[in-house]
Amino acid sequence: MLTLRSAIRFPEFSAEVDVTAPLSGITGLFGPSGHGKTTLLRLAAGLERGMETYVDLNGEIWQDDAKGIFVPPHKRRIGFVFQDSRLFPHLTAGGNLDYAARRASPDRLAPTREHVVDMLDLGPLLHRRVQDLSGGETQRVAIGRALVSRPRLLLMDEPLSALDLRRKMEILPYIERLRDEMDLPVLYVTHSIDELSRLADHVLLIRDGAVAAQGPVPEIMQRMDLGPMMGRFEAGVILEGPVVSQDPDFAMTDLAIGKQILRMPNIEADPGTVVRVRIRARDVSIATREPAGLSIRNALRARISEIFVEEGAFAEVLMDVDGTGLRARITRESVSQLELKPGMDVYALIKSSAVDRRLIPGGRAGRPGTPDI
Ligand SMILES: Nc1ncnc2c1ncn2[C@@H]1O[C@H](COP(=O)(O)OP(=O)(O)OP(=O)(O)O)[C@@H](O)[C@H]1O
Repeated sequence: MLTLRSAIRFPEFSAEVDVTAPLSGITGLFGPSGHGKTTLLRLAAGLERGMETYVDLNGEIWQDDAKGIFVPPHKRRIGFVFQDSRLFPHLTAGGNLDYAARRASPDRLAPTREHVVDMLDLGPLLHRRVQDLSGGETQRVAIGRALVSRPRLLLMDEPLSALDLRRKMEILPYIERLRDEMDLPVLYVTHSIDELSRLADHVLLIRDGAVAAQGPVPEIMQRMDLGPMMGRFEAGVILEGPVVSQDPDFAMTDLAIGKQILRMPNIEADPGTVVRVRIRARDVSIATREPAGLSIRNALRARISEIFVEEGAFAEVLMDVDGTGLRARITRESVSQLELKPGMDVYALIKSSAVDRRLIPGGRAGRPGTPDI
């Protein structure tokens, strides 16, 4: 566990921070701009002083301003990856790694430089000058450099936000590998629900410098009350289920969601592999009777658990599909005309093409280089 308490006092921003984050896998820090996410990372790293701060990692106190305890940043053994890589421009990619390796924690044996180079496919880049690397390659080297220093905690502050979509897609599988192969807790700041749903195990929703909610990603994404924070248009849920079968003729894959089947474009995963998919509320519609003659492949039996009527034209309907929550964003007019009510049995219609195809086989990543399906 990482415990962090502080009284942030900037001229234009103040907040009482009291955060306890689990230290396993990737913990996403998600929230609107200017609400203190970066400041939380800086507090953890020891880069902010004099704000009545208390930080401990698994009971080891790094900072307790009340008692005058302060472990300096370099002794905390933290790796930092920023939005801009901050690589040393006068060194090659390999030179940047060597620099970090020389400062690696002597009391930690892993990961080795070779492991990092292999995991991030850095071999072909090692002799290249930093300025000759693409944006995605630069970030891969920056991640490598942070890992080679053998940190106990990795802080990533919007590491992909400066990249275009294609480069983001190239680098995401590497971050998934990092999560799966390294026994290293990561705090990951992002504005992107895509990144959150694909990478994070746990999420802290940050609002006004404080944790407005936290929990496993699928659970938080189902919570209707958090809709405004997650962004209505982006609202959705994460479903997890095993691959049941593949249909190579039509390039489709069947996933089990409870006792039902979700049919989606082909995922390269063996039957039994648990995968995670994101379904946006705006891609789900509702029928009160079992539909026929529709091109939509997925009509899951569902029971309405909650209807949240917004101002304006829309409403959000939360449904239960065999114990899993699913959200639909439909018009208020539809709610009224179909006389939708909590407790009602309906069919949730999901277009196969709408199922977010960036997913995590086994709740875990595929190998980098696998096409983005
Ligand atoms: N050193 C500083 N001095 C004064 N104000 C600061 C300082 N650092 C941050 N702030 C202010 O504190 C607030 C929170 O900033 P912070 O960068 O932590 O937010 P954020 O949630 O990470 O934002 P974004 O998502 O846009 O990066 C902002 O209003 C910012 O201007």
